[in-house]
Order: sequence, then C-alpha cells, then structure tokens
Amino acid sequence: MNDILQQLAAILEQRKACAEADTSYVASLHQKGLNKILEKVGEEATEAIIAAKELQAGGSREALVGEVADLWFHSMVMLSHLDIDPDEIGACLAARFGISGLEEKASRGQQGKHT
Ligand SMILES: N=c1c2ncn([C@@H]3O[C@H](COP(=O)(O)OP(=O)(O)OP(=O)(O)O)[C@@H](O)[C@H]3O)c2ncn1[C@@H]1O[C@H](COP(=O)(O)O)[C@@H](O)[C@H]1O
Repeated sequence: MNDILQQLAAILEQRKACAEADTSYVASLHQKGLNKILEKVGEEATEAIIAAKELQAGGSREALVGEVADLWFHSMVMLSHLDIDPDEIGACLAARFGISGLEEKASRGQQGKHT
C-alpha cells in the first residue's frame, strides 16, 4: 500500500506545477485553491461516515472502501497543496506506534496537573 501512496504523492506534486486544469482534476483543485480542497475533504469525510453507517445497516463494503479512498486521496491533495510530505504523516504514526492511546491521554492529564 505504501508504494501506491508514494506513487500517488509524486503525481500530486507534478500536478502542482501543471497548468492544465482542463485535463487534470488535481491541477484544477490546486488552481481553485485551499478552500475548494478543504470543501472536498469535508464532503468526502461526510460521505465516508454515511457509507460506514449504511454498511452497518447491511449496505455495501465496496461503497465504504470507495468513499475512504476518495477521502485519503483528497487529504493527500490537501497535504501536497500545503507542501507537507505524506512521509511526515508516516513518521508521526511511526513515532506513536506501540504507545497506547489511553496511556498517552492519561500522561497529558498528568502534564496538565503540573502546569
Ligand atoms: N485517485 C484519484 C482520484 N480519486 C478520486 N478522484 C476524483 O475525485 C473527484 C471527486 O469525486 P466527486 O464524486 O466528489 O466528484 P464531483 O461531484 O464531480 O466533484 P465536484 O464537482 O464536487 O468537484 C472525481 O472527479 C474523481 O474522479 C481522483 N482523481 C484522481 N486520482 C489520482 O490522481 C491522478 C491524477 O489525476 P488527474 O490530475 O485528474 O490526471 C490520477 O492518475 C489518479 O491516480
């Protein structure tokens, strides 16, 4: 999976320098700007939530997989637009790996008590 994400990230970077909004969806998003990209991220997040609820009620797995792919894709366009390498997200997740979310949250509470 990493491989396809890396390949996609490279294409998204190329599209930033490409003026052909008529032939490239990604170039058109970069040209429309951050607000349009954020609108798409929000729209796709909502669609993924709806598809998840529908799957639980007997709907389609494929629909949810497709909506999450749309969400990841538009999130990657957002990162690219803001010059954030997806490897930074990978490094952030790697740094968290193995640290229980519950422990991490409790340690935040402890830090709060000292300040
Ligand atoms: N992975 C994707 C990808 N996933 C989804 N989409 C597009 O995301 C768009 C948004 O989906 P919607 O259902 O919201 O479409 P819509 O209602 O027409 O969108 P709006 O009018 O609301 O903007 C659709 O046009 C999809 O085709 C993608 N478009 C491109 N890619 C990748 O990006 C590469 C570069 O794409 P281009 O820049 O278009 O060449 C492609 O080779 C692909 O690898």
